[in-house]
Amino acid sequence: MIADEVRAAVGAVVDPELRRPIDDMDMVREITVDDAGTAHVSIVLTVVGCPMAQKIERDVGTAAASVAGVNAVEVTVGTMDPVERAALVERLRGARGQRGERFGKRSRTRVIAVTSGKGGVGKSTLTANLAVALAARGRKVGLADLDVHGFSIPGLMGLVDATGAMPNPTKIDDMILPPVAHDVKTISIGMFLRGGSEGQAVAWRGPLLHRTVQQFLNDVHFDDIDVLLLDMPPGTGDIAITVGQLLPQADVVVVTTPQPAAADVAVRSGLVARQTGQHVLGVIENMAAMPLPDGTVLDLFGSGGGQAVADALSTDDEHVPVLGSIPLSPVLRQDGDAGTPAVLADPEDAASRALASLAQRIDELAPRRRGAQNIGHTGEPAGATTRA
Ligand SMILES: Nc1ncnc2c1ncn2[C@@H]1O[C@H](COP(=O)(O)OP(=O)(O)OP(=O)(O)O)[C@@H](O)[C@H]1O
Repeated sequence: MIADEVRAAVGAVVDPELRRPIDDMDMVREITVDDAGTAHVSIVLTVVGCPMAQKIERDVGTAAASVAGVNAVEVTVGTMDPVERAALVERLRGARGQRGERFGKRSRTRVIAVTSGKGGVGKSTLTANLAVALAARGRKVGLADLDVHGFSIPGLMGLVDATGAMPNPTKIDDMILPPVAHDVKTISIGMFLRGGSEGQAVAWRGPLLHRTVQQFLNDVHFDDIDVLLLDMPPGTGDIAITVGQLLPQADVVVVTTPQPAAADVAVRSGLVARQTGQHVLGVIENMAAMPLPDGTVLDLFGSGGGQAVADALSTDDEHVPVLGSIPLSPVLRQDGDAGTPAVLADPEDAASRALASLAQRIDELAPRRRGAQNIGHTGEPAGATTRA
C-alpha cells in the first residue's frame, strides 16, 4: 500500500532537536493517499510554537513526496496533548535510565571536564573544537558550558545572534532540549539567565551554584550521547567541587600554556579534581610555539609548561600524559570569533590538525572505571523558555 510507504518515509524524518525519527516519538498520526495520488499526512509536534515546526513540516512533505505514486502532499500539523507529551518525556527519559542517573555509573556517556588553572588559556576554544572534532569522528557529542565567569561556548559554536543573545532552549514539560550546533548538542548555563544579562558574570555562590549545576545536568536532555564535554570555569572554585561531587566518574583534562609560571595553578585544578575522585586523563598545552612562513618560530609563552603540569600530576600509580600541544594560531581565534570552530572551518590549519589528532587520542583512550555516585534531582534551572 502506498500509504504504508508514505508512513515509513515520513516516520524516518529526524526531529532536528531530539535527533530521533519522528515515528519513535509518536509524532505521526493518520496517513491516507487518495485516488488522485494526494498524500494526506497528519503529524503532531511536541509543543506549541515548536521552533523547528517549519523544518519538520517541510521535511515531512519532502519525504512523503518522494514515494512513488504520490503526486501531491497535504501536511496537517497539530500538537500533542499534555498526556501524550508526558508519555513522550517518560519514554525519552526511560531510554537513558531513570532521571537522576543520567551520567551515573550505569550511564554509557563518557564525561570529560575541561579545566584550567587560570582564565584565558584557551580552554573554551579547545573544548568547542574538541566537541566538533569528536562529532566529526562519528561520536554523538554533548557540550555543556559551566564557565559561569564568562559564557563563551555559545559564541564559539555560532549560537548567538547579532546582538550577542543566546537562544532560549525548547522545553518539553520540564525536559530541556539543548540546541544543536555543528552536530553537537550545546547548552550553556548562560542560556538560563534572565533576558539581557547574558554578558554578566554570574555571582552565584556555594549552595545556589551547586543546586543550579545539579538541576542543569539533570534537566537538560542530551539523550544517547557518547561523550559529554564540560567547559569548566578556570580554577578550583565551587563549580569544580560541585562537578567533582556530582560526577566523580568524569575524566578531567587540564589546559595550560607552555609558560612555566602558569603551571602551578593548573596543577592545583588537577589535584582538586583528583580529590573528588575524578580521573586526570591528561594535559593539553595550548598556545605553543607557532612556525612562521619564513621558517622562524614564534615562541610567545616559552615551553615546558604542559610537561611540567603532567609531571606534577603524575603519581607512582597514575601516569598523566601530555595529550597534545596546540600551537598559537590566528586562524583558531578568528574562526572561534566567527562561530565555526577551526577544525571545521580551516581543517588544514596547524592548530586544527593538532586538535584533530588530540580528539583522536582522547577518543581512543579507554574510558576509566565508573564512579558510584548519581545525580539527584531537585527541580529546574530558572529562565528556560516553556513553550508548552
Ligand atoms: N592556540 C591559540 N592561538 C591563538 N589564539 C588562541 C589560541 N587558543 C585560544 N586563543 C584565543 O585566546 C582567547 C582566550 O581563549 P578562551 O576564551 O578559549 O580561553 P579560556 O581559557 O576559556 O578563558 P576563560 O576561562 O577566561 O573563558 C580567545 O580570544 C581565543 O580565541
